[in-house]
Amino acid sequence: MKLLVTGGAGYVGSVVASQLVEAGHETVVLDDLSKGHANAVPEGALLVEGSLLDEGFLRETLSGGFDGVLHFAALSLVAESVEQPERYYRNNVVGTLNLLEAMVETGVRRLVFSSTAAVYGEPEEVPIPETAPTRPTNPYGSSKLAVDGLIRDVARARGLCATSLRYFNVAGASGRFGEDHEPETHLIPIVLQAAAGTRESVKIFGTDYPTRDGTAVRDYIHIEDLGRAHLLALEASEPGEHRVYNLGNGSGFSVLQVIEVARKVAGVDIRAKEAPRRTGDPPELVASSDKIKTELGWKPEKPSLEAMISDAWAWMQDHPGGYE
Ligand SMILES: NC(=O)c1ccc[n+]([C@@H]2O[C@H](COP(=O)([O-])OP(=O)(O)OC[C@H]3O[C@@H](n4cnc5c(N)ncnc54)[C@H](O)[C@@H]3O)[C@@H](O)[C@H]2O)c1
Ligand SMILES: O=c1ccn([C@@H]2O[C@H](COP(=O)(O)OP(=O)(O)O[C@H]3O[C@H](CO)[C@@H](O)[C@H](O)[C@H]3O)[C@@H](O)[C@H]2O)c(=O)[nH]1
Repeated sequence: MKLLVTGGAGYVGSVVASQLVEAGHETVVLDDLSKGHANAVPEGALLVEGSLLDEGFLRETLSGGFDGVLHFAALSLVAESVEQPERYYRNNVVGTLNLLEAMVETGVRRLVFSSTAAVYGEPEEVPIPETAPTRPTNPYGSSKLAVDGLIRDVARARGLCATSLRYFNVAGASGRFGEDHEPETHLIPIVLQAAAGTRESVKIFGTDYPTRDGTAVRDYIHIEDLGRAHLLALEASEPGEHRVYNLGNGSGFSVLQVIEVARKVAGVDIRAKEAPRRTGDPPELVASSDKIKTELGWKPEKPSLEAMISDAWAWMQDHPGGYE
């Protein structure tokens, strides 16, 4: 297939773009490089630089006879979304509306979208099924939930074949592709920066949660396992249909457990300091991924937290300056 990967210069998009190239698909990356890195675009994929907010550019890019779009491009920092909600809705919601309109105009039918566990907010039950109530606790999650609804409605009206994948916490690295965010807010890279000595210590946000050790619990999924789900999702849905799948391992690890495993993997001590809870953080987010397992035959091949942290650590050792 000929596929457009929006946000393919970012962490998840670059890994999926490389998996698509490897599977023999003609792959074009669209990215404005606001957060991503030109040299994270895999060999064999073409980079076109521009924004989802530029409608003319989108139409022109999509008019090249594409079979589908994998849509990763978004702003995704929770705290920033609280400070700048307008910017998040514009980039994530208006950007996706532009993309959908350009797809309809140019006859592109298939779409896979990066949704998030953040649409569920504070869950009533864990593991969280797709049928759980959606009550996001921050503008980032609200913008992603709005996009899920937008895609559902446009798919139905225009006969698109669409899937939203709701990722839980993505972790690890894959070959020459890894996580290089500025600023970095994700727990595992922060813990590993503390192990590498590029950060003095890691703050533990909240030690009084109602969890096994008082720290927050998350479901970490290896980026290669997450990536493979996109290739399955691409061909799953029928015209007019919008499918939604959660993607996680189904087991939760606390912040303290992550730090402990990272100490073991890196073989050094990691300084950790207790800090207040981060606003909007739920105590526990663990996925039920039964639906994608049953319907698409997906299953995680690298479920161990140690494997994820080892891969992230190896990537960091090989790329001390990230992609620069
Ligand atoms: N990393 C996670 O743990 C996680 C979890 C749940 C959901 N997600 C979602 O997955 C997707 C990818 O996440 P990531 O961690 O790779 O993020 P990332 O920031 O590394 O990648 C996003 C890419 O999109 C590009 N981009 C942003 N706005 C754009 C625009 N208007 N036009 C063109 N390009 C634009 C950025 O330059 C960047 O390269 C996002 O949609 C995110 O919300 C990520
Ligand atoms: O320096 C840090 C960073 C994080 N945490 C904690 O570690 C956990 C994981 O945090 P983080 O890695 O930032 O991930 P989440 O906040 O769980 O959010 C991620 O996972 C969500 C889905 O679960 C996605 O929607 C988001 O885009 C993605 O950032 C949370 O309890 C944080 O409070 C710390 O204690 N110290």
